[in-house]
Formats: sequence, structure tokens, C-alpha cells
Amino acid sequence: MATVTEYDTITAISTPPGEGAISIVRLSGEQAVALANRVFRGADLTQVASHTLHYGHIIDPAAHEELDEVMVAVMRAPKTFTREDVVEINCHGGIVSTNRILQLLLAVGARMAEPGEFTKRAFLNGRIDLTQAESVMDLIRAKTDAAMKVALNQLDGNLEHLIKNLRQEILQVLAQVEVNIDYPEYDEEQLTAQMLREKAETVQQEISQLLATAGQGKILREGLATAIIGRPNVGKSSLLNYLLHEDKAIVTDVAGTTRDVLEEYVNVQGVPLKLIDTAGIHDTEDKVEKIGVARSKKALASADLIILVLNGSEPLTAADRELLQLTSQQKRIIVLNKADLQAVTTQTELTALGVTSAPLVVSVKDQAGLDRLETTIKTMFFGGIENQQKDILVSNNRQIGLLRQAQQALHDVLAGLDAGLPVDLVQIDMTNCWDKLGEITGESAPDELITQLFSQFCLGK
Ligand SMILES: Nc1nc2c(c(=O)[nH]1)N(C=O)[C@@H](CNc1ccc(C(=O)N[C@@H](CCC(=O)O)C(=O)O)cc1)CN2
Ligand SMILES: Nc1nc2c(ncn2[C@@H]2O[C@H](COP(=O)(O)OP(=O)(O)OP(=O)(O)O)[C@@H](O)[C@H]2O)c(=O)[nH]1
Ligand SMILES: [Mg+2]
Repeated sequence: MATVTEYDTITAISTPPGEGAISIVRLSGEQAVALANRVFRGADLTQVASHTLHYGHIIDPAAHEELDEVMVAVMRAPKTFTREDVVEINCHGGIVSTNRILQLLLAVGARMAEPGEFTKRAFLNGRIDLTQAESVMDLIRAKTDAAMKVALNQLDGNLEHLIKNLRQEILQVLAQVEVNIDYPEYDEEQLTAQMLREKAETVQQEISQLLATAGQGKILREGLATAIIGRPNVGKSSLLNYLLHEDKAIVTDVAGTTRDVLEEYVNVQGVPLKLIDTAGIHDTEDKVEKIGVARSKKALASADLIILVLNGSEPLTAADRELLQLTSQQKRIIVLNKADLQAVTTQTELTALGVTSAPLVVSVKDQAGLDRLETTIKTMFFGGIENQQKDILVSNNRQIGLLRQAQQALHDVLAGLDAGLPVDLVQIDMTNCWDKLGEITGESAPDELITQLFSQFCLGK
């Protein structure tokens, strides 16, 4: 079987497909400069200084045909994205010309890159660790400023350094245990056990602190899924539009205006929300509305936060009561809207129904009371998010899973010591912890994991 070597010269279009001002076709590997030079008419790229940009034309050497007018960047290893020789051809954006240049490079001997393969090489060549590689993907997918900040922090290697320091500490104690096992004095066993215990406890504490950020990390990364629900016509879409500062959703006085679930990202006082406007929930015979109601209920069930909108100017209906009941176990904010009209439903009535928290009385029409809604959302989820953003947050499920496994291994270390197990047995669990942490940074990650992880990247990244 012909094997694809890790270090052949790869190429891909690194910009999104479609029409654009400029597209970039990227090459990386030993032959990158030579291959680009074969299709380039202009300066001799094999002779130019590294990290320089050259004007010229792409020519099909077989057909002597001019394909495009381009700018070519030549970057020699090792100071490049992949740590290999990299060439970037900046051509006119457009599906046809970009693809023809790619085809030409494949014809002269480059191999089509797999998704994420440029970044994978940066990892395999030691420029970045796995947490940084993952942050590259997070950066691309970030939907809010806050998510982008977390990803950039990780791209700088902050999580990597923290994990590497923990591993170093564990390694030191393991080395010490090794020495003590080789030279057993009469009370060494006990000293060694004590040392293992102390280290396990401190590392456990540090991992706990890191894991404690996971909830916030996930919210920052994905946005807090916030479903605006309520029966028809209470002002859900009006509220969404207010929070978005934009007339995104259709608002009319016709009950049943919103028929499908609408999702929009918005930043509310630093908290990234994935706002979900839903169809008014009530019993209906309308075929389309019925589907909308079913989708609303689904959104409701999976939301991190519910904003339950009631019309304060009307008596509570059966649908209102059902929704109050349905959401009673979830994080929710109850909004009594239409405060500009005569109040009919009051807090007292809600309290009688077992609602413990005070509802927010607002008028979306007059934009009254809405500041409080925003502050409530913020304090509910982020006591002091600004302070925390400088710190390291974990938000990646793979990393969180491994941190939990490392934590379990430390738990086993301590349980073993408590049970008086011999030190060389306890040492196995400590080594296990060291391995799990190594998987996070990629120092001890299996090949399949690395392959699988990079395959989730976009093509050309
Ligand atoms: N044209 C272009 N723009 C781009 C990228 C790219 O690959 N090409 N990037 C792709 O994601 C991002 C920039 N990321 C990069 C990260 C590291 C290196 C790099 O060459 N690092 C070397 C040398 C650093 C230096 O000169 O000090 C290194 O770390 O050793 C380049 C780009 C965004 N913009
Ligand atoms: N008086 C008053 N009217 C409001 C207020 N908020 C919204 N409305 C009006 O109530 C009507 C319904 O508003 P929507 O935002 O479409 O209500 P909805 O809950 O999304 O309704 P459905 O999509 O049908 O479920 C519109 O005519 C709004 O202008 C308010 O604070 N006061
Ligand atoms: Mg609506």
C-alpha cells in the first residue's frame, strides 16, 4: 500500500470557496518553493529571500497558458506556520481561477492537503501543542467576542503551560519515588507515601480550579442558550428585537406571528447569548403552528436559561400556568411585559402559584425595566466575568474529559494511600494522571486521536 508520508508537499485553497477579492492557495513542505516556481513566471522563487512577496503570473507549463496574475509569498522554514517551507499564492478570488491553480500544483507533484493538515504539521513539527491547535479551530468558530478572547488566550499557550507545569511536578515526585524504591531505608516507604499524598492533593486542587471554569468556558464558547418563551402575543419577538438592537423578528398584533424558532447571537453586558425566539406556546389546531409549538418546547427543554414572558395586562391563562409549571426546575427569569398598560397579573398572584423569585416588570414598548433584565442575566451567570477573562478557562469537551480522568487518577492515588497500598502500586495511578494530562497537550496523545482531532478542521487550515 502506498503510504502518504507525513512530510510530502501539500496544497489547498486556504480561503473560503466562492467569489472574493483575493483567494490564497497555500503550499507547505520541502518542495513548496520548487513546485511554485515551476508554475510561476516572475522572479526565480528558489533564489529569493525568505518572507518576501513577488508579483508575477501563474503559467501552465504544459500548455504555456497564462492562468492568473498573482502575488506569491515565499516563507522558508523554520519560521513559518507549519515550520516547513511555505508558499502562498494570492490569486484573484473566484472559483474557477483558484481551482485551476490548485489543479496545476497537484499536476506538478503537490498532494491535496487533508482538512487541518497545515495546523497538524505545526503540531507535529513542535510549533504548537494540541490545546493551541484546538484553539485555532475555536478561533475560527467563535461566535462572540468573549469566545474569541478565550481562544486567543489558549492560542498564546497559557493552558499548555499550566498543564505542562503540573506534569513537571508529577514527574518530579515520580522520580523521587523511583529513587526511594531503589534504596529502601527502613522508614523511606512512609516518607515516600507522604510525598505522593502532598503532590496528589496540590495537583488535585489545581485541576479542580480549572474544572470550575468549565461551565463559564462553555457558555463563552457556545453562547448561553437563552429561550424566550411564552404564549402568543405577549411580546417575545419584541423582546428579542430589543436585545438585538435590531428588528430581526417579525412583530405584529396577530397571535401566532412567530412560527419557527429563530436564533441570534448577542452580547448582553459581556455575556454572549444565543437568543432563541420561539413560537407562542398554546393549544392550536393550525398545522404549521403545531410544528412551531413542538419546536418551542424542544428549545425550552435544552436551554441554559429561560426568559418566560407573561402579559401583565391580562389575566394568567392556562397556557401561562402550564409554562410556569414546565420551567419551574430550570434557570429562568419571569418577565411581566406590557407594564405601560393597566396591570392585571401581579407578583402576588405569581407568588400564590409558587413562584419564588420576583418577576421583572417591563414594557418593551416603552423600553422600561429592560436594563434590569440585562443585569439580572449577567449576575445570574457571571458574578465577575471581566476579572475572569484574563484567567485560563477550559471550554473544550475533550480537555474537560481528560481533566476529569486525571482527577479520578489522583483520587485513586489518595484512596490507595489511605488503604495503605504499597507505594509502587500507588505510583501507577500517579503515572496515569501524568498520562492523561499529557493527552491534553498532545505529549502523550495516541495517533488516532490526533488524526481524528485535526480532521474536524476546515480544508486549507
Ligand atoms: N497569509 C496568511 N495569513 C494568516 C495566516 C497564514 O497562514 N497566512 N494564519 C494562519 O493561521 C494566521 C496567522 N498565524 C500564523 C501563526 C504563526 C506563523 C509563523 O510563521 N510562526 C513562526 C514565526 C513567527 C515569527 O516570525 O516570529 C513561528 O512561530 O515559528 C504565521 C502565521 C492568520 N493570518
Ligand atoms: N402595549 C404594549 N404592547 C406591546 C409590548 N411589547 C410588545 N407589544 C405588542 O404586542 C404585540 C405582540 O408582540 P410580539 O413581539 O409579536 O409577540 P410574540 O410573543 O412574539 O407573539 P407570537 O410570535 O405570536 O407568539 C405587538 O403588537 C407588539 O407591538 C409592550 O410592552 N406594551
Ligand atoms: Mg413572536
